[in-house]
Amino acid sequence: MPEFGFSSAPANHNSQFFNHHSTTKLGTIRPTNSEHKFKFFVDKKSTGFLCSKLWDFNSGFNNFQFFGECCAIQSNRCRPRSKKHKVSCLKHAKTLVLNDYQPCSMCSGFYSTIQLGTLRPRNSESKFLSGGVLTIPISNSFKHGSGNLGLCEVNWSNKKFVLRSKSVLSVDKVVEREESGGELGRENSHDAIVIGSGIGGLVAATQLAVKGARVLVLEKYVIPGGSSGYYQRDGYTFDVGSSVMFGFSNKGNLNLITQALAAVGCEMQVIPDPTTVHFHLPNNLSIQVHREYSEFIAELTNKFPHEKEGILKFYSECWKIFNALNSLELKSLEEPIYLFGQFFQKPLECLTLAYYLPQNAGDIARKYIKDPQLLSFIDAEVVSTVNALQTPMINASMVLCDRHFGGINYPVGGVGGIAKSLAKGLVDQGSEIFYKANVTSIIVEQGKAVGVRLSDGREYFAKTIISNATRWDTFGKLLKGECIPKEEENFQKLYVKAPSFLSIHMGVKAEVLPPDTDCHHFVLEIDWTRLEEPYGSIFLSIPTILDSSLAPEGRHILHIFTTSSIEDWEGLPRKDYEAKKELVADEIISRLEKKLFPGLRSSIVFMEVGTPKTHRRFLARDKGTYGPMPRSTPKGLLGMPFNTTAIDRLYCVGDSCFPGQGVIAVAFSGVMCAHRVAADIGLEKKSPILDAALLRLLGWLRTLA
Ligand SMILES: NC(=O)c1ccc[n+]([C@@H]2O[C@H](COP(=O)([O-])OP(=O)(O)OC[C@H]3O[C@@H](n4cnc5c(N)ncnc54)[C@H](O)[C@@H]3O)[C@@H](O)[C@H]2O)c1
Ligand SMILES: CC(C)=CCC/C(C)=C/C=C/C(C)=C/C=C/C(C)=C/C=C/C=C(C)/C=C/C=C(C)/C=C/C=C(\C)CCC=C(C)C
Repeated sequence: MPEFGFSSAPANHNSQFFNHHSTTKLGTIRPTNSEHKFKFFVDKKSTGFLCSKLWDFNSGFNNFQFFGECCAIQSNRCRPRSKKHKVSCLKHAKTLVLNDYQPCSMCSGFYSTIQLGTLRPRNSESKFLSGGVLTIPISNSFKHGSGNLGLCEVNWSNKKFVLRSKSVLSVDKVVEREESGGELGRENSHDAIVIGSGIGGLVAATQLAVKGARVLVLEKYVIPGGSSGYYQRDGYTFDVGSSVMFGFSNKGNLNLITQALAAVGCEMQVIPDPTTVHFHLPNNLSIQVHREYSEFIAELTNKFPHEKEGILKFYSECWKIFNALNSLELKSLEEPIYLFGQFFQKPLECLTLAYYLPQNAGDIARKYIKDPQLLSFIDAEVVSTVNALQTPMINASMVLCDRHFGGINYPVGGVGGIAKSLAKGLVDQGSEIFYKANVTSIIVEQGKAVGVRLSDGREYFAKTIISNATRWDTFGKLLKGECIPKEEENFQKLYVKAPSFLSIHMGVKAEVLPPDTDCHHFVLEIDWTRLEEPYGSIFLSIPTILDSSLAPEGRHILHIFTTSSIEDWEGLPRKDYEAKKELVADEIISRLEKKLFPGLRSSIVFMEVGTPKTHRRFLARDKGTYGPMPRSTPKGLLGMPFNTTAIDRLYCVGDSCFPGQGVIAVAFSGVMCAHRVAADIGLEKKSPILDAALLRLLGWLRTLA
């Protein structure tokens, strides 16, 4: 047995690595200036092992450059330090295998290949996106062992070499290294595999883990979060998507984000937003949704005095639903012991919810309100991709009341911290998350989902499989060779993919924002008919109003998005695609300049435009869709599927499940999913007879939608 030893060195101490032939020094782990950064030096003088001189995990396992001659891999925010460091990037190469790697004489014989996995060059020769699997064939003498490398933990065996961050906040990734695409045997299988680490997937995973399940989350990208992830550029921390956080207070039962974090021992500092959204609407109508309900109602009735009574009645009805929801313990509506228990304990509240389940907000608003402009405002207010007539009343009530009950709160450090904390919490519970793990198929045997296969050939098996990919991706792409079940056909009849969106992330000079600018804005300045049209409504968040640490000093972040369809962007030659991005962004900037911030254009110091193609690629969502939207007028939430599917042991979670789009909504779907799965694998009470009856009843109810 070779002799191994890593001193479990804290940051700034040396870590040593020994084998029986000689001593190989793995060098010093030096965290650089933030928790996210550290350097890992490997001493070239050693007799073997890695001949990489430097790994710099600056922005995750994101950006690699390879320096052939000096045997070093360096990620330095994609910027070569000098010309000699620059390597030409294999454009569009799917896998970058550094076969031309020149091992130094000390290293030869130990390995000849370093594979950086799926590397895709970004937009310049010196940039790569994402490292993926780093395969380092290991000398035969290295059989088994483990150790600590400062912020890293290393485990190796014959087949596997795993470098894993000890803290998700330090390094946002787990890198699997295998000699030959090894397979985790079925005897090692998990209780659940979760495909995708969006908030839906992470909440399902963490809730299961705290119930005692062993969970493996497989994420295609290099960090967790999906639409609720983040990225960093030039000193800015940008939220990928979500910036308006519902369910993040310390009050009541509906603060599902707070509860999900607390379940795994995490708490995030939040900053209360005094104005949820500032609406800038046609006819110069400007409405601020104040955190205080009474202030909001005063503002609205001031603008629409003739509708005072209707306003009070409509919002009171929303509160009735919100209060009923808030009184329940939220778990799986597909689990009869819980559901009947709630009916028994809170009959009035449950009947209230059952009554509103098939209703839409627009119809109820029209019972009380006649002014078309006010009705259009309510359409905009429900912040979904459709108008209030197509928005379930239960969902609208959540959005319209939680903003006053718990308020909208922004997490210090950015929205990405939520997913990072959940992922850390998951690992702390003894479960696992692998990044750059692209699931390409769900393995079904005798009608049961039993495992998944990754694009690199690895296979993992578990008692249950939970897909956080959209239902279109799950049933259209991941279940190969399976007929689409009738239930899914029905779902696709009732719901279509909402368009995707165009996003602009900007850094601007702080002076351009007038004092007292609000954090979130909705802009539809000219024509109400453009509300649901592509590029019609503009959503704008300025998170640096609340948390200035997200941008360099004297700068603000503007995160702008508007709906856009992928069809608009497909088939364009690169040059035209880039030109179109510029054109569309330019038009949006002009609108914002005119309406809100004169001089905006000249104050821009950083700008990146994402299109539906960007969202398809990074979020792995079919057509980059924002989520499901009803094909016509739905019967409230009646047609929305829950978490079980027609395939035994396969569950779905996320926004194509009940109750739909929205971060808090997918968090609820995660809670429900974890409860149903836990019952099915024996971690919660279950009654097979009642299960069968309830699932049949729910299936029948969906046919009425
Ligand atoms: N409030 C806002 O401003 C805002 C903005 C954007 C999105 N959102 C919300 O976020 C919600 C989405 O959350 P979600 O949890 O449903 O999903 P998600 O899309 O955020 O996350 C899904 C995750 O699964 C991963 N994935 C997909 N296919 C995979 C595969 N085959 N293998 C491995 N990983 C795979 C993706 O990379 C992604 O990380 C949307 O409903 C939307 O409403 C909100
Ligand atoms: C089952 C049967 C038969 C019966 C029974 C009865 C009962 C008991 C029932 C119950 C129910 C329940 C519990 C339900 C629940 C629900 C929930 C929780 C829901 C939630 C929802 C939420 C939502 C929807 C949310 C959403 C959100 C959103 C969408 C957001 C968005 C945002 C945005 C767009 C942003 C904006 C921005 C700017 C402006 C800048």
